[in-house]
Formats: sequence, C-alpha cells, structure tokens
Amino acid sequence: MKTSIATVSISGDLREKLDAIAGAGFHGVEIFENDFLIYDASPREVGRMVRDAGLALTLFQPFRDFEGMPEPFRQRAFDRAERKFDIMGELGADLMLICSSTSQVALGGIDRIANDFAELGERAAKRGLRVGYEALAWGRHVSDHRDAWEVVRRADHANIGLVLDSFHTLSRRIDVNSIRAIPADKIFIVQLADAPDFDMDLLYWSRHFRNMPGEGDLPVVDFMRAVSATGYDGVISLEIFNDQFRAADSRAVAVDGQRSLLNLMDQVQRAEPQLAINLPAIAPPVEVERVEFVEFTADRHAAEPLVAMLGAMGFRHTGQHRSKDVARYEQGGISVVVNSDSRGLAHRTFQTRGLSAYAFGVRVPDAAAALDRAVALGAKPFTQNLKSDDLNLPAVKGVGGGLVYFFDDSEALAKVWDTEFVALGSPEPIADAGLGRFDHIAQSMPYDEMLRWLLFYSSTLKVEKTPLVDIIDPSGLVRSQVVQNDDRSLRITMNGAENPATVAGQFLAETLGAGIQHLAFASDDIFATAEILQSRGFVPLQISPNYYEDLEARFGLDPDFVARLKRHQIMYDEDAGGRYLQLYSPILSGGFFFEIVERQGYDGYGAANAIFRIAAQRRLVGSRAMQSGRAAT
Ligand SMILES: O=C(O)c1ccc(O)c(O)c1
Ligand SMILES: [Mg+2]
Repeated sequence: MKTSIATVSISGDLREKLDAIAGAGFHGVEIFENDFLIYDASPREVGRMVRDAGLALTLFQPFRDFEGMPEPFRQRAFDRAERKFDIMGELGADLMLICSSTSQVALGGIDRIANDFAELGERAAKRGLRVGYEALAWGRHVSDHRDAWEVVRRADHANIGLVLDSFHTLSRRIDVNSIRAIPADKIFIVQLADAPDFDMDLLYWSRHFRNMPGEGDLPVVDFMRAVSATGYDGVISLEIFNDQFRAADSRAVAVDGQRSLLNLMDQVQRAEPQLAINLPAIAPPVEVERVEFVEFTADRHAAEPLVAMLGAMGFRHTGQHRSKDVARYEQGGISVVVNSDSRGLAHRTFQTRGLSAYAFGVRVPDAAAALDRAVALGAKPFTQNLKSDDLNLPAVKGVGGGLVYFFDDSEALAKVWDTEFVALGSPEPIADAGLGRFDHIAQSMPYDEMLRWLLFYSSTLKVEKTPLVDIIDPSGLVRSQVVQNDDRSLRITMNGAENPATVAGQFLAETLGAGIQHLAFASDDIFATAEILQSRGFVPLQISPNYYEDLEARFGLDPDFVARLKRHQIMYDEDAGGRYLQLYSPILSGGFFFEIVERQGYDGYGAANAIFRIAAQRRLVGSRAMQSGRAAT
C-alpha cells in the first residue's frame, strides 16, 4: 500500500505540511499548485524539500480548463500546459492531474476532448511525463468518471490515463461497479475523500466538507473495493478539502489520514479476501462484549460528593485496592472505580483537571489483539508503571488523554478484581436501585476533535456510527454523534462543542479538556428506581414544568402518566421502536453528571430533550453561583 496526501489537506506552510506528512509515515505527497505558488522557494528547491523529507512527489495538480476549447483558447491551453510541464521537470514531478473543464467557452464532444488529450499525450511523452484526467462532479461537459474513462480510452495514448476521486464519483451516486472494468494500468492515481451526507451544492460540499475515509457517510469502502478489483495497487492519495483541517494541528491531521487509509484498506481486504492487498496484517476490529468499568480520579475530599451520589443511586462499596487508595463500587453489572491515590496518571489527571471520569474499560475477546489493532492504527499505548496506582491492564490513550482499557477472560486479567482488590462484605446490605448496566458513556470534546475520535473508535472497534445531530444549547450549538455496537452493549456518545458558553463548552473549560461528561445507567423500571433514589435523598435535576405541559400534547400522553413523570422529573421521548425515559442527577463538581434511562425498544438518546436538560442545568449552576455569592458576603 502506497499512501499519499495532497498538501491542501494539511495546515501550515509547505515546510510544515511536508514535515507532518513525512512524520505520519506517508509514502508520498501531491503538490497542490497553490501551496507551491505561495511558497517562497524555487520549484527545484521545493522538489528537493520533498525528497529530503523522504517523500515521493506523487502528483502535481490541478490543471484546469484544458480540454474542448475552441481557438484561440485551445492554443493557449496547450501553451499553459507546456509551462506547467517545465515546472514539473524542475520539481521532479512526473504526473499531472487535469480536472474536467468548468469553462463557459469549453465545447463538449467526447472525440474532440479525446483528440486534445491524444495531442497532449504526445507532448508529455517527449518530456517523460504522464497526465491523468479527472471528472469533477461539477464539470461542464464531463462530470462522471465513466465519461472521463471513455475520453482516456479514445485518446489511446500511453501517457494519458484516468484519475479516480471517490468524492466526485460518490457525491453523484454513480455506480462504483462501473470502475471494475477499467484496466488497472490506465488508472494513474486514486484520490480518496469521504464527506458527511449533506444535501448541498456539489462544489461547495467538496471544497469545504470533505473528510477522511471513515469519517463521513459516503461508501468509500465500496468505491475502493471496486478500484482494487481492477488489480490497481498504485498510490492511494487523500485529497481532503476541509476548513477545519486547514486550521488544525498539521501533525494530528496527518496521523488521522494515515489511520483512515490503513483502516480503509483493512476493510477492503476483509471484504475481498481473494485480493492480495499489500497491507501489514493487523488484528480484526475489536468486538466489545460490554463496558467493564469506569474509573474516576479524585482525592479523598473531591470523592465525597461523588461517593455520596453513588450511594444514593444504590451503589455498594464492594472492594478496596490492596495497596492504594482506590475503591470499587458496584450495582448490577456496573463497576465504578474511584481512584483517590496520590500517584500515577490518575492523580496527575486529578491535579490538572479535578474530579473526572478519565478512564473506562471494555471487555473484549482478546485484550492483547485489541491493543495490537489500536496501536497499529496509530493509538498511543499506555505503558504501565508498575508502581503506579492505575489498574494493570492493557490500555491506550483516548479522548482528552484519558484511557481505554481492554479486559478479557485470560487468567491474569480476569482476576484483576480479585488480585488487586480486597472484597468487602456489605455490613448492612442495602437494596440496589435496579441499575443493571452502563447504557452509554458520553464524552464532550472540542468540535474539531470529534472526527478524530470518531475515527479512533470506529476503526479500532467493531461499531457503527450514527449520523451527526445538532443539539440546541441555549448558548450555542453542540454537535453529537454516536458509535455503538450491534447488540448495543457499547454506546458512546460524542458531543462536540464549538462555543465555550454551552454546557459542554463550559465542561471543557472547567476540566481543562475533553473527557467523559456523563454516564448513563440502564434501569428496567425507572419509576421503581426513582422511588428508591428519592427514599435515599437523591434530588434529581429539576426540569421546567412547561416541559411536561408540552409533552402531554406532543405525544398525546395520558395525563396521569405525565403527572408521574413530572413527580419524578423523568423526561420522555419516542422513536419508531418505542419509548425512552430519562432521569438526570444534579451536576457534580467539574460539570460531571449521571443519567438513568429506561429503554422500551427505543434506540436513540433523547436528543429532543437535551435543550430542556441543558436549560435545567444552567438554572442549577446559576442558582448555586448566587448562593455561594450570598454566602461570601
Ligand atoms: O475543487 C476543485 O477544483 C478540485 C481540484 C482538483 C481536484 O482533484 C479535485 O478533486 C477538486
Ligand atoms: Mg480530486
């Protein structure tokens, strides 16, 4: 597998781009003409920079409005092409991309266009150069790779070939199987991009919203399967026009790019096992059996309100670490670990970020294989310090520098709870509150990190992602997207905040970064759970009474049922599959909170209720601020 990426995909000047691209392990780079034109170095120097960075110069692009021109424009187009060939000679580039014309004066006609390319092929051959033709989705006469291929076929010149770009094909929903019949040696390069499924003008969509394969909604795997079926094993090159990426950290975006290509080709290889794709063998996507535990960082003092809330929710203190200040709380199949020790990553995290749910563990069939896959795809392994206070499990760094642990049934790991913890008998066995398992883990992060973590989860784990939804916070937009496995034993919701005034944005500011902002537990009878919680003094988040008025009318609910919901401050939603009931805790320090849900066939996350929940949280935070203000005076 030879990977490449266009300089337009990355932020910085040409030097920074090349460093980031080489650092991430790409084989080559496409020089986008503008990046070269605005850079203050000669073509020869730029060519040397590319080679010194250890990169191949895979493509020089784009050359526009070449084909189908009437005279005198035709002659000028050829003259322009010769000038670019001169520059390519100095750069040391041997492949040029010509994208289909958008010029108002360009004429159509496959043969006319093919003749132009045949003549250009002659000129390119004299200089040892090759030219690839790409159908822009918005091209004036050619906007479909099938037509571009017909042009190339009729041009019938060894130095003229086709450029396939997944965005142009997939944005127009062209059948990718039409690619399978193209001879591999006539495909000069393959460009790859994904995009979110937006209904918008093709050019605008392409120039601003492309993203890495696997980050969007286009069937890029199907596209690449068709390309691979031709026998093509040349360069696969990312060409990602994305405003966010151009403003982001160049190195991180380059690493994401490399991960996306590896993950893409791994999927192609698994779908087409008969193809011999030149790819390092990596472990298969990790099947998650369940969320094993979530770990909080705290100290004795900060742990108090958390532990009190866990107690009110029916958790029992069932274990204590043999040598460290780490406690385990359990209910049903849920384990919560509170790490108040004064050593290790947990403590360092606590010192900088305060009380936070910084780690979670998932049970998988083979923890070592899970770690291998994550690391092969660019995750950073967390290497344990034997003296640290962190659980001794395989782990990688996740959102906000937190950890994702892998847990399996192998002897040592299965016994972690027994070997590292002393089981505590409960002196007064308290009834649990009917919480059986984790329903979802909700992580908040800056919006521009969302695609990265979406790709992290969806490439490492066997999960699917849901479409992006907008959550309306009264202070701004929060975008939310979910990764979940088939049986829904893993559900991770990711909230991306752009605006620091939103509740998610405030969480990021208060905890100095991304992380788990809330945990949702599942109950099979939320009313019974709510009764028990109430008897323990748990006061749920107080929802506006207007919400309940509206609810009754919105869903045509029985007034008595709505009165019960209101009594317990339970929120309600419906989807095609059934009903959803949700209850929220107040906010703990650092902006963390719990949710309790009951699903009756419902598969979503109550997005329609988020605005009411967020408004209630704002009122709570506001009234606390007033009270502490009063206490201070
Ligand atoms: O948006 C464009 O103009 C443009 C240019 C060159 C490409 O390879 C492409 O896919 C799009
Ligand atoms: Mg392209």
